[in-house]
Amino acid sequence: MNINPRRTPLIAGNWKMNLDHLQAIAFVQKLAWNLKDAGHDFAAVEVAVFPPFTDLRSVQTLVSADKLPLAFGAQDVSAQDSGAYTGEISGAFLAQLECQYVIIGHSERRTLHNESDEQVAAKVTAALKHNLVPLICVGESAEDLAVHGPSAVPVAQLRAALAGVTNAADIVVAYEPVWAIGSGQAATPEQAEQVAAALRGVLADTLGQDVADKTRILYGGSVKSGNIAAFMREPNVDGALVGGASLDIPEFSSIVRYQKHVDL
Ligand SMILES: O=C(CO)COP(=O)(O)O
Repeated sequence: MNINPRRTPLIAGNWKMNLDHLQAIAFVQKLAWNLKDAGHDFAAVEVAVFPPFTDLRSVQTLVSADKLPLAFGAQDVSAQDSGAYTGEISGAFLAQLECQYVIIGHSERRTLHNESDEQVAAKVTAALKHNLVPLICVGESAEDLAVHGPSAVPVAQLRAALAGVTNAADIVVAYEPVWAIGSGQAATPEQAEQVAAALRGVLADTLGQDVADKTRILYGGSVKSGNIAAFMREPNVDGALVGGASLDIPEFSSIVRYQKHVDL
């Protein structure tokens, strides 16, 4: 079992465009109860949810009022702080809603909204400016995989995303091969480990060995309760960024409690 005292495992649920603010309240309450009833140690494995923007205030109010041991964050952030940017969401506003994390550079932003490496880098800088932990997503397409192998594109994407970062207080990286997202065809743990190790090398080159050693690198792309334990056995994989399965409370709870699947 991969237990690195400097890197608390993180299981994150990216809800994407699902659950309105009322559904979010019920979901978060049930998820917290489910995990508490199962005796989950939230200090041993951190749990974070990433609702749509419209749900964040409701999630914040519930988490705060009930002192739920769940982290939460947004699925994107503007590179700007304020002004004439219709539809954008400022990192300052997310910080006011007590968001701890923000997903940046998800492949659905890169492909569906033509988000460039430069835009991703600017968003990372904005997140850090507002004391949000950027969860930087990188991953190759099926074409990239065929031509360049698994690591080349994620490594280049992470290097570009960190262009404006000097001494990151805390970042998280998520390796999400585009071809594995929503396909039911996850990467192998060996591939995830290969790429995660290469990404940790980029962190060491760019931000120093200390940051590299403490930065959590997640795998995402068709993570399920049946495959999470194998990913978590890999030394450079520190958690998962879960999409579809994060919307099913028993399934997501089982993913969070992956250690029960593993012979410690
Ligand atoms: O995009 C993802 C998480 O950000 C992964 O989605 P799936 O878990 O549905 O493949």
